[in-house]
Amino acid sequence: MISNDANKQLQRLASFYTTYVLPYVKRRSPQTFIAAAIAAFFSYQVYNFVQVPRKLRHIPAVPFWAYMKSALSEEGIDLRTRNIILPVLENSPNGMYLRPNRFGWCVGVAGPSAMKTLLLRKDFEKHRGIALQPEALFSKFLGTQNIVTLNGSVWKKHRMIANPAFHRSMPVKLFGRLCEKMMTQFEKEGDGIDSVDIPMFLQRFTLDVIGLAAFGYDFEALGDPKNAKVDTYNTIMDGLRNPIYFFFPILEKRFLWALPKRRAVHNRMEDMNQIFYSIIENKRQTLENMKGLAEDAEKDLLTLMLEANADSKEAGDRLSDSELRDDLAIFFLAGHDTTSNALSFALYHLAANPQIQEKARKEVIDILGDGDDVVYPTASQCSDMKYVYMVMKETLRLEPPAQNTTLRENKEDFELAGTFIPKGTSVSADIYVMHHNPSVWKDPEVFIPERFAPDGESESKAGSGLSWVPFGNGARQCIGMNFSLAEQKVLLSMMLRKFTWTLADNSINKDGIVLGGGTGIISPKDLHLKLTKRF
Ligand code: HEM
Repeated sequence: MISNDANKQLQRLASFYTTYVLPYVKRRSPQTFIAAAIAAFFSYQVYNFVQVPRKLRHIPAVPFWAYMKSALSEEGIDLRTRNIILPVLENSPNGMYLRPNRFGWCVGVAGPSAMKTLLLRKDFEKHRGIALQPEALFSKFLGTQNIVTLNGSVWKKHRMIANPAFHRSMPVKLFGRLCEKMMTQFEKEGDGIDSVDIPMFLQRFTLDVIGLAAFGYDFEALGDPKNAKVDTYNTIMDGLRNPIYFFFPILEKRFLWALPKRRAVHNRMEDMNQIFYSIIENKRQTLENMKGLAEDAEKDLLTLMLEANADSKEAGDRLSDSELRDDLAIFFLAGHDTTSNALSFALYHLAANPQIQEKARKEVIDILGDGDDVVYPTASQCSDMKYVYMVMKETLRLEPPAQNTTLRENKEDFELAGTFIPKGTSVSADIYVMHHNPSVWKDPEVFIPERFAPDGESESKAGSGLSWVPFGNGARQCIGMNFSLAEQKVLLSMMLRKFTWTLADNSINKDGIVLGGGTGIISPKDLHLKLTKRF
């Protein structure tokens, strides 16, 4: 049975075809007939895509066309949330709603209690999406055997091998060295420190960090941003951000032959794979030559993973080269854009709130001392930066770089915070939406680091579920969280010690941060800052 509404639409579609399309194509050539058949096929696909499945109609849904128009345009998730999603959430007592996704309609979770159940219980597994769409650029880049999308014992194997690498002391010296390099670069490029293109520099900084700290591989993005390695990487990243292919993977599956620009991006995957496999091979060689000579603290993540791999007693517990390659791709994707955007947003909020910037600077100077020398903070000094950490947490609340987690799927019918979720539904933890949900956070649009002080608003919510999840939570929580937090603390403290800053003259962000479009990762649009040296 289909609903009256859906039935009417179906009848209208059928009558349009019999009245207009069929008589027309009967008078035309076979090519016209084929074109009409393709059009009919697509109309049917669109029809199926637009309709909310009957089994999900008890959950409030966003209006399809308004949502898609926003998602496919340059509009940021802030406008989509405010204008389209939050009005729907007003009719949802537990913060759950429906929105379109590349696999059809999915349940978005934006309430603390449902979030806790979704992320902590084992009833929801990662969606098999990536394995279902091997032709997509996304799947070609990440591979189908990576730590983020796998489930069960195979995921455990990946996590066991990667865990030791992420649970040792963080390479803060390397973060400091690259931050110093970035700060000297400000003066050499563009308009100097009067108008610094912050996201562009931070992208280069975090790419060099992830390359060197994770794999001992130097992209040289800070020194030479136009080199071939950076170009290959950036071409693929730009391709991954295109929302058209995100929502319509069928274009890559069936029509890549007719899309020369997209095909050219796909072809660059060969260069990217060459980079990945040469990283693994070189690392193996170096390990062989250095046997036992390197100190643990000096080792990068890949070295530690290769060692853990070699130490695994059972062959079945080890990762193959192609599994290692897929994890490498994830570390790049998950560890580069996310941290660079988190830092851009933190610098923006400090520019927009000079008193908070001053308070954070005072804390840093109390810990690191003051002067025109360059100081790299140690790990223990980083842990003393309580207020800077509150600034970072509030930034991650307002602009969590990952808008949502990867999709989950329930293997059996399930009741999530009182809402029935039929077996096989796609479910997403909608981090951004929950962090801006006024029934979860008071004055959610206002930047207030004190929310994260002891006894602050955040602590008072502990009993009601999970209301702050920029890194996810539970067994699948971000493995790189501490790595990223240390990287952020080093950069923010070094910037605070060396400069004061405001928004650049004529900034488009004077009335609030403007977000870029696209799906997945949240980024700022055209963020330039005016820096002033303190000495
Ligand atoms: C501000 C920075 C970062 C943010 C906001 C972030 C966010 C997230 C989120 C939300 C998840 C959970 C995904 C899910 O449940 O589906 C996740 C998982 C993951 N992240 Fe991050 N991440 C960041 C930095 C990093 C870094 C630096 C790395 C590695 C170098 C990394 C590697 C991973 C990996 C491997 C997973 C999958 C873990 C698993 O499933 O076992 N992330 N991240």
